[in-house]
Amino acid sequence: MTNISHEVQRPPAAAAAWGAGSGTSAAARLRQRMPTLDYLERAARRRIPRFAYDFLDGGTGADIGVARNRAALDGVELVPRYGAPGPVRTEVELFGTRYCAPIGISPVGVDGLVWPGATKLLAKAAHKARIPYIVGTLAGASIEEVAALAGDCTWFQLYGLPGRDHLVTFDLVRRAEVAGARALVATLDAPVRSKRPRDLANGLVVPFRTTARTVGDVAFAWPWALALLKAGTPAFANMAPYVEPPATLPKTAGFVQSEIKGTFSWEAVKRLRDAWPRALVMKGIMHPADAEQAIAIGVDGILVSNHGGRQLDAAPAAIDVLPAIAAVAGGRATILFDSGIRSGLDVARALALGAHGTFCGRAFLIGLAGIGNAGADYVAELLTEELQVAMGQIGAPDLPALAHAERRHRGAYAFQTSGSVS
Ligand SMILES: Cc1cc2nc3c(=O)[nH]c(=O)nc-3n(C[C@H](O)[C@H](O)[C@H](O)COP(=O)(O)O)c2cc1C
Repeated sequence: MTNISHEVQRPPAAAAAWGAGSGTSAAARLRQRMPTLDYLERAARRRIPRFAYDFLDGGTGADIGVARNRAALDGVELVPRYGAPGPVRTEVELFGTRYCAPIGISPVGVDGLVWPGATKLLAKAAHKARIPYIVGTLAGASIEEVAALAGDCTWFQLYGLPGRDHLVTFDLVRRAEVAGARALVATLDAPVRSKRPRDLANGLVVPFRTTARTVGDVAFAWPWALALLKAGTPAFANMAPYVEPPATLPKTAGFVQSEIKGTFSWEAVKRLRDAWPRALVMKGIMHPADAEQAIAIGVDGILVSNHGGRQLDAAPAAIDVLPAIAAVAGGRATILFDSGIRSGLDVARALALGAHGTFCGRAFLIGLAGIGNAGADYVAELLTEELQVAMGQIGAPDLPALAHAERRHRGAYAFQTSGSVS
C-alpha cells in the first residue's frame, strides 16, 4: 500500500460549525443550493442520461423494496434528550482502523456509468473524509489503483467467480491482500441474476443496445458527456488480467457475464476465511440464522443489507431485520448496515438499532451525478453534519451513547427461527 497518513483527521471545519450553510462562501452557497440528498438527487436526474439514472435509482421488480427501505427508515423514531455537555464525536474504530465517521461507501458495480471516473473520485473522497470505501469487484478502477488513493480506507468487495475451482476469486483475494485492503467483503445476496426492468427497457444489457433515445439522452446530459470524454468509457478494471489483451470493454463485459456467478456457498465462505488474514465481512445477510452460520465460520463482520432493494422485491426492509441480527450476533461480530440511507439521521437510526457502522451505495454517486467531481466529498460532509445534528438532538455525545438512544421501531421483524443454523 502507498504511504498515506493514518492519523485521524477531523472532517472539514464547516462540518463542526454552527449552521454550516450560513454565510456567502462557495461552501455555504453549495449547502444552500443542495441542502440534502433529495436536492442532489433532483440535480442528478437532470444531469445524467436516463439509462444511467435508472441504473442507479432502480431496484428489482416494481421497485417496491426500494420504497420499503425508505418507508421503514422513516418509521424509526428517536426520542430527543437535552442537557448533554459538549460537542459530539463521530469517530469510530472498525476492525482496528479508526475512521472519522461511521459512514462508508458501499460497492456499486459499473459506477462509471453513473458518473464517468467515479471509482477514483470515491477513493479520493474516502481518503479525504477518512471513511471506509468498499471498492467493488466490478468497479471502474482496480483494487491496486484504489488502494493507492484511499490507503487504509480501502476495503474490497468480492463476487464469486466459481470457474476453475474459484481460481480468479482467490487471485482477487490475493490482490486485495497485497494492495492492503483492510477488510474483504464477500457478497452473499446475488445467488442468481435479479431482474431489473428499467435496465432491460433501456437496453442496458450485454452487449449494450444503443437506440435513438440513448443517443438523445447523452446529448442532453452534457455534464455527463464531458465527464465521459475526460475519464473514458467505463471498464471492469479488476478483470483486465483475466482476459486476452487488449482488455476492451466488450471483452471484459463478456468475461463478467460468463464467469461471475455472484454468491458463495458456506463451504466457499470457509475457504475465504482460511485464505484471508484480515477482517472478513459477509454482505447481504438478512436472516439471523444466516448471521449465526457466518459467525460460526469465523467471519468478523455482518453487513445487513438487501442490496438497496435490487435483489428480491418482497424482501423486508434491511432496517427492519437489523435489530434481530444484532441481537443474535451479541457482540461476536461487527454489525454493519446499508440499504436506504439518504441522510445522517438515517445513519443515526441504524446506529441506534444495533449497527456499529453504516454504508451508502447510491448516496455518494448521487453526489457525483448531482454536482460533478466534488460530489462525493460533499456527500461525506453532508451526512456527517446531519449525523452530528441528530446526535446533538438525541443528547448522544458519541456513538456508544447513540447506541442507547431511546427509540421506537414498530417495523422490527420478530423471526420464528431466530439464530438456528439450518
Ligand atoms: C447501481 C448499483 C450497483 C451495485 N453494485 C453492487 C456490486 O457490484 N456489488 C455489491 O455487493 N453490491 C452492489 N450494489 C449494492 C450496494 O453495495 C448497496 O448494498 C446498496 O446500494 C445499498 O443501498 P443504498 O443504495 O440505498 O445505499 C449496487 C447497488 C447499486 C444501486
